[in-house]
Amino acid sequence: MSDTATTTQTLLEVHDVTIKFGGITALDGVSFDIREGEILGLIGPNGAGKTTCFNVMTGVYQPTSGQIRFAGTGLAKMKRHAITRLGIARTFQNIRLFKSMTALENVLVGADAHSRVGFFHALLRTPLQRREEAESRERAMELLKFMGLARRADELAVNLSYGDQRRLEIARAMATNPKLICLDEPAAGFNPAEKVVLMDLIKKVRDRGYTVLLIEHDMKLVMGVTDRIVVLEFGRKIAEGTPAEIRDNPAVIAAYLGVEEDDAS
Ligand SMILES: Nc1ncnc2c1ncn2[C@@H]1O[C@H](COP(=O)(O)OP(=O)(O)OP(=O)(O)O)[C@@H](O)[C@H]1O
Repeated sequence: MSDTATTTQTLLEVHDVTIKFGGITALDGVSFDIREGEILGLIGPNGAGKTTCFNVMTGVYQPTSGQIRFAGTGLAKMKRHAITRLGIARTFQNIRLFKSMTALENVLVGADAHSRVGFFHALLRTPLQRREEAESRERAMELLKFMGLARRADELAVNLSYGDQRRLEIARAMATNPKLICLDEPAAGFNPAEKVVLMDLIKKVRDRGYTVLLIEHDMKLVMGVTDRIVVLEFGRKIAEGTPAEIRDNPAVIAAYLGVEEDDAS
């Protein structure tokens, strides 16, 4: 746990957010902050509202009521692309890559999401644009290297292993140059050894200056990698605190850890 997490500024503020889908209240008056430079875990049983939380933060859904502020800016009615440009990136529970593009091209598309103008000017292929393109490629290659994918740069995404595809998604999210990266179960389907490696990588992502919001089901991993944890159950926040506080919280144990006590130790 880093001391800085308690002293740094709020990057994202979720304030009293409720979202209803017909008769279902997926989020019910949820409030929490994400502080700059921390890794915040978002946990809870299946259907608790974790992915919905990502979706309202990234403009996929508008909250029925409540507000979300990012770096001082309200996100109400803001489109997905605008939110990406503001500095929030995400990965998805189900991998969403451009399968027929190479790993490098997938990362370049991520970078493009941040610079639309650059894309159109690139069509003109002026010397300046060629230089910018070279710089983009260099940065994309650096991100692939960071994620351990440099040797896969020219392979089609569809031909990458499952684990490499998951890592490529994170590289693509980083390419949008975000302040906040939201990872939706990035270790889903990984074996225990792969999970440990990925969690180390997520710490390194934070050490590069990104703030990280992490949905992860494996309690042991969440406890090991996060600074703080927010727990949802049936759309409500039932607890918030350090991993140690969450581990000992009776409501959390009843809702979630009780069934996975072995995993939680
Ligand atoms: N677009 C939608 N339309 C209707 N109901 C939805 C929609 N999106 C989410 N829900 C409902 O909202 C609730 C919260 O779902 P959500 O996917 O956010 O949970 P979760 O905590 O991410 O679950 P899991 O761990 O299984 O991924 C569930 O009851 C779900 O069925």
